[in-house]
Amino acid sequence: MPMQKDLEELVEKYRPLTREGKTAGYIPELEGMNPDSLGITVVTGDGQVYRAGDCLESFTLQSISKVMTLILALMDNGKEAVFDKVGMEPTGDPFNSIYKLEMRQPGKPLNPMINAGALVVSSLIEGSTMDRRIERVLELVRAMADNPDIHVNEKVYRSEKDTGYRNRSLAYFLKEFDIIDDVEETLDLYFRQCSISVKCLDLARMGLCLAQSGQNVSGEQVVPVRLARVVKTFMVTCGMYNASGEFAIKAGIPAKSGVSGGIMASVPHRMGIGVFGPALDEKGNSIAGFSLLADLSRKHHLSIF
Ligand SMILES: NC(=O)CC[C@H](N)C(=O)O
Repeated sequence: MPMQKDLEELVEKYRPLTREGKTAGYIPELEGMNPDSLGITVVTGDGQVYRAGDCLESFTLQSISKVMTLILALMDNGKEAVFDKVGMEPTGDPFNSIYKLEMRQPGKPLNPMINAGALVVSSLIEGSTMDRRIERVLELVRAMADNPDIHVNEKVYRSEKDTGYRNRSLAYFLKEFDIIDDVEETLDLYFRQCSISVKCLDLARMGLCLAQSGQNVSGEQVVPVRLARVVKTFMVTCGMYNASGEFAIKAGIPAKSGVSGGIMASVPHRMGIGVFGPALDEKGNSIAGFSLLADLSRKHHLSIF
């Protein structure tokens, strides 16, 4: 089946679905994105690139950054120290829920893909200054995407820093339980990592890097093999928030979404996929991106199951 033609048809098929979603209203800079946008880029292991729709637009990583910070935290501290502070289980709750923290079930965030868990992970990233710490996250993102021109979008960062009330509450809960230490610094790093600006091609290449067990498109081993496996597993169980089970059944591809409407998908040994569609469903996933990926997976037999 010709990939290029399929991608073009799928973008046209699912673009009307964008009208049933909404951009992320709680971050002012994201609310203003064009809700009709929908784009996709696929990069295969043998170097083919296919694109369709609005794939040249820039957008921020948001929760997709949780994958990269988890890799770094594991590289810096090892599995035991990281998973002593954050669990490995899906929650079934929204990504920004405070409920299980308040109920102290089990007293530490359930996994690194929800906001509470990602805050813990960010607090574990090493570096003598804030600039050095965010630079290390950027270096990993650039290496995985093989693109040295990736930067933080300062406007989105400011916007989220000024309004991130829920994240601030989560961070103070974690501080009360001694799971993180410096609240404001942790939040600052978290808001910056969420504001890293990319395009669909970058997401596709990062997805391919994980699909190739940590090797980027230039063949460099930029993520240790065992950590590529760990994060792909989290992408399956928790990558699409509390729709991860449904996505596993409908698409069956390790994937991570963000509230900017990006989805990074990784088809082991075959391809990386980057999707952008900022109109979100009620769980915070790109409404059209979700269905488009499920359809593409059916057509091209991409499910890992
Ligand atoms: N799901 C997301 O993409 C959430 C990221 C966003 N920056 C937040 O913390 O709310």
